[in-house]
Amino acid sequence: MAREKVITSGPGDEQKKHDAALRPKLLKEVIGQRKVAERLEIAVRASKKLNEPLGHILFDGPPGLGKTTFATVLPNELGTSLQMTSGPALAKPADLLPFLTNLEEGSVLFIDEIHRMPRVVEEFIYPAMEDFRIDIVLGEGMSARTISMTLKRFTLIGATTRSGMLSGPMRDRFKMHEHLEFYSVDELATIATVNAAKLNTPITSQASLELARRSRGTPRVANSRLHWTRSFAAAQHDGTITEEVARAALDMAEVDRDGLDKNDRKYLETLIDLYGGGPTGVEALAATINLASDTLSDEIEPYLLREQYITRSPRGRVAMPRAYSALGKLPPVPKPKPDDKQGSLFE
Ligand SMILES: Nc1ncnc2c1ncn2[C@@H]1O[C@H](COP(=O)(O)OP(=O)(O)OP(=O)(O)O)[C@@H](O)[C@H]1O
Ligand SMILES: [Mg+2]
Repeated sequence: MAREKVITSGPGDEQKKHDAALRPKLLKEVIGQRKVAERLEIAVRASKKLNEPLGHILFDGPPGLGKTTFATVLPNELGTSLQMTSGPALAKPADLLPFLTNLEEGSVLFIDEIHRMPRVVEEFIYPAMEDFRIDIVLGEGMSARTISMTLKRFTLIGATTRSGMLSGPMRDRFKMHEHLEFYSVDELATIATVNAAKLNTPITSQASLELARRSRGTPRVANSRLHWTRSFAAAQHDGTITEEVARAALDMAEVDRDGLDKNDRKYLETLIDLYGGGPTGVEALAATINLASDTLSDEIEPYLLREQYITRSPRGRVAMPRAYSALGKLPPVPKPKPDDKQGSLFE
């Protein structure tokens, strides 16, 4: 039986409500990702001036960095409608038909987790992306015939946490590829301040910075830390989020001073204590922690890699000195290996 996918920073039902309430509506409200936003602004302006639909766009990057946000902002900017679906919901070509036939001229079709779309659906969508047409096969065997149907000119927006899993032909059919990066502390602090105002919650600038430092470079994490801190401030204090309140709230949520949460620490502890700091494969780690390996590689590892808690080698994941100090441990003294042809620095 497949192991249940535990989402650490991904959206649950409650989180989805929060996401929707706090999601920027226009490009100018999007904080950070300036280069991406500027390129999109130009593409939108061109599309309006040339009276052509926006070229297909692929967004990739770890969860919670704003892929869905950009996909929902663009139709607002273009003044067109948006339809949303996701790769796993499209089991067969017929599942795409209602979306394709509902298209309006210039409207946006957003396919989330597009890397999980089956190959038959992918092949079905190619002519739709290239020539705004689909080929439908009617009948079977000798009497089968293909009819071609013309579609309204539309924009496909795809989002993926795994652009490497997308086939080459699919990737090539997107005109723009935008990779979303982790956010700086200052950008996350702005997000915390803006969203606290949306939630009618007073927050000090020091508190916003504290939340930002402890949000794994991720707006969705910043939002959920803000929600928790807001509840904590209302229940235990007078409702204002000060730096002290933010610290106490995050300590209580077991988010450490670097922003690592329980799953991050579990990961690092397992890698260090059980596997001697690695190298070890992600499957082995996943089995020991009892999380799906996708959860590890999509949600936990990108931040740990970016912040150099771990590194990837051909033989697996390796703990870096920062991982040891995060857990209050001393890194091992490197020992020369007998088969180490390059010799040791200590010889
Ligand atoms: N650039 C941004 N400025 C302000 N808020 C943002 C930004 N990016 C994301 N957010 C906030 O973070 C939340 C999560 O972002 P979003 O749902 O777009 O992430 P995602 O990349 O689609 O994640 P997933 O891979 O899990 O689908 C949004 O609801 C929004 O409130
Ligand atoms: Mg999303």
